[in-house]
Formats: sequence, structure tokens, C-alpha cells
Amino acid sequence: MKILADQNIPHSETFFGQLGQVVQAPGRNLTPEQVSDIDALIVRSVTQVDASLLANSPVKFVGTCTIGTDHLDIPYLNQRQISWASAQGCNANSVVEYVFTALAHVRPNWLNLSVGIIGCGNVGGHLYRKLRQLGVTVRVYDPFLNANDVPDLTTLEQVLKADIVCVHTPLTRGGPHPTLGLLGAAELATMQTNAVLLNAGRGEVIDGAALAAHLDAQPEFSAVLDVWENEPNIDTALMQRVSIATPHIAGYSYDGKIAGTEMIYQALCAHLGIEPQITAQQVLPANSTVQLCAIETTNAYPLAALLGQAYNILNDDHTLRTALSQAAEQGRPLGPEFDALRKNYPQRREWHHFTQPAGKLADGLSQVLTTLGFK
Ligand SMILES: NC(=O)C1=CN([C@@H]2O[C@H](COP(=O)(O)OP(=O)(O)OC[C@H]3O[C@@H](n4cnc5c(N)ncnc54)[C@H](O)[C@@H]3O)[C@@H](O)[C@H]2O)C=CC1
Ligand SMILES: O=C(O)C(=O)[C@H](O)COP(=O)(O)O
Repeated sequence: MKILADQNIPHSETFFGQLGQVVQAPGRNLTPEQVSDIDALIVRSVTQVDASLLANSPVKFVGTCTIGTDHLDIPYLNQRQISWASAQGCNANSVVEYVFTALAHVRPNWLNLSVGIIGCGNVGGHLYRKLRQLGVTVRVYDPFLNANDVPDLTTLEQVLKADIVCVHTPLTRGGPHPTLGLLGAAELATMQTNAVLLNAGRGEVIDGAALAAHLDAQPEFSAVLDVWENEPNIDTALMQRVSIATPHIAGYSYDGKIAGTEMIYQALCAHLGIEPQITAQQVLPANSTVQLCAIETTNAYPLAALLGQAYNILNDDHTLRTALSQAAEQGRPLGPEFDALRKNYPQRREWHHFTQPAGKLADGLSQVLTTLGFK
């Protein structure tokens, strides 16, 4: 069998090579010719999988090593009886670590603030439970859940009143509660003037032009954006206005990426009726525990300093801004720069690979780190 895999899927040969011949290709601009003799197509979020790609292809299985599925035309796949699978929850922990790291930088007192969560599935739900464990006041908006699922469920209006609002919905264009443009000028206007808005879902859920205008009008308002309208050609005017800007890498922990590969390998095995032979555990680096360094007791933001050792979000922000401004100055297109940062993203491990500093931490800090997942 012939399997085409996006070249940015780590260990695709190790996993899918068990099942057939693997051809790797850049996923952004796959052509119908490239899939004209392919049995299984393994993609990431940058490949639009629809009739224009697959109409003349013998593909019988499509797997996306991502949580999001907005790039798949699912009705078309179903109609063609092409099996498909996504990697639900694979990088949810990675996104939650991103959120906590970002908040520690933009609102060092976030433990004492209220947090609103829009979309409470694998990512939002994980974030919700951690915040509750930490004693943070949380409000949730998710029209597909009820109060038995989430006791703090409320309206979108109430969630938008929180000090910090985190967006973790899928991008949906239809159905009873579409998320395309869910937050526009009218919704932003109801938020607190010094709120933080964080989007690690999909860029199109927030109207970027409205957000840029809002940031201009409200100097105390902050935004953290990992996802953007029109990726990879993002709006640099908006980027310049946000507090933290990253190139859609919230879910890019190495653990999360390998989990995505493994889940789709398992799904393809199930499709073929074959027992899986390889696991994520076999390919992830072993014994990779790292000890965090002790920090100065005088450090005003000890949590940000500790989290920054495990995941340096400011480096991701700096790298994006530098790459895009250099490309703009030199008249080069921005899209390839954005994609290159994602393709060459360094290996980032999740927090259960880190142990707390040997020295004594300030009261309560060790407990917070333990709740966040540090050993
Ligand atoms: N920035 C990144 O690197 C990553 C982004 N994502 C994005 O995050 C999204 C969410 O991921 P998961 O939590 O794993 O998905 P999920 O499917 O487990 O949960 C999504 C939740 O959003 C809710 N929802 C749907 N429409 C809504 C609406 N109109 N208003 C409020 N809530 C709504 C659903 O009921 C569900 O509970 C993904 O679909 C993907 O687009 C996921 C992983 C990484
Ligand atoms: O899992 C998802 O959904 C994501 O947003 C991924 O982290 C995006 O990664 P790529 O598929 O765009 O590499």
C-alpha cells in the first residue's frame, strides 16, 4: 500500500513504514497528481482535504495527526466512503501548558483573577480542571455542554466579563453554534478594559481587524495569539499590537506531536484490521527528566521564571516577530517564514519531564507547580 504523509509528521516512516511504502511531501500545497496513486493520506492542519484534492484519487483512508478537523471536508469523505480519523486530545496538554506560560507572563497575578473559557472540550476542559484545582474562579461557555458536565457553565456574555478569556473552540462554519467570527467588535466591547484575550483555537474564531482596532482603542487590553486568520500570511499589523504572538505552536510539544502520529497510526491499523506494532513510548527519548534551576528569592515573578525554563514562550514570540519583520523589510513573502518556524520548531517536552528545583521554593509555589504537572 502507498501512504502519503506530510513531511512535518515526526516519525511518519517509523510508524507508517510498518504498513506500506511512505512518501513524504510538504502538506501546504498537495496536488491531485500527488495523491493519484495513494491509498492512505496522512496530513496535518495545513492540507485542505476535499473534492478538489481527492476527486480522482483512490485514497481510502485520511488521517490528520491533529485535533482540529476544519481542514477536512468530512461530508465529502463520508459520501465517498473514505475512512477518516483525527487525533483527538493528542496535544491538549501542550496547549494548556502554553496557556499557563502565557498567563504567567502577561498577568503574573493570574491565580487571583477570574478566567473565562470558551469551548470546554479536551483542551478547555483540561484547562478548566487545572484552574479549579488551583482555586481560580472560572466561567465556561460551551453551548454543547450542560451544568452536569461543567458546574461553572454560563453564558457567553458572562464569560466575556472575566479578567482573562481563553478561546478553545474548533472552527465551525455551520450548525447551531458556528464559531467563525464568534468574537467581533460587539463582543470585544463588552469585555473589561484591562482584560486578556487568548486564542489557541483557530484564528478565524476572532475577527482580527476588530481585535486590532480594539487594542488601539483600549491600551490596557492585552491579547495573546497563537492562531491567526489567513495563516500562514498573517496580519503583521495585528501581530505588532498583541502582547504575545506565536506561530500556531501551542500544541507543538514533542510529546503531543508523537501522540498525534501514534493515534493516526493506530486508526490506520484499525482500518486495515492489523494489530499495532509500535508505540509512542518506543520513539520518545527515554530518561529525559530535567531539573528546573532554583530562582532568586527576590524574583518578582517566580512562577513565570520557573515556567520559562521549561518552555520559553518569549523566545517563540521574538522569533516570529523577527522573522516576519525581516521578511517584510526585504520584500519577501511572509507565509514561508511562518511555515518555516513551524517546520523547524525545536523539540519541546511537556512538564512531567521536569522536576522542581532542589532549593526551597516560596510558600505555595511548589504546590502550584505540582498541580501544573511538574514532578
Ligand atoms: N493552537 C494549537 O496549536 C491547537 C489548536 N487546537 C484547536 O483547538 C480546538 C479545540 O480543541 P479540543 O478542546 O481538543 O476540541 P474538542 O472537540 O475536544 O472541544 C471543543 C469544544 O468546543 C465546544 N464548542 C463548539 N462550538 C462552540 C461554540 N460555538 N461556543 C463555545 N464552545 C463551542 C465543543 O462543544 C467542545 O466541547 C481544536 O478544534 C483546534 O482547532 C487544538 C490543538 C492545538
Ligand atoms: O492539533 C491541532 O488542531 C493543531 O492546531 C495542531 O497543533 C496544528 O499543527 P499543524 O497540523 O498545523 O502542524
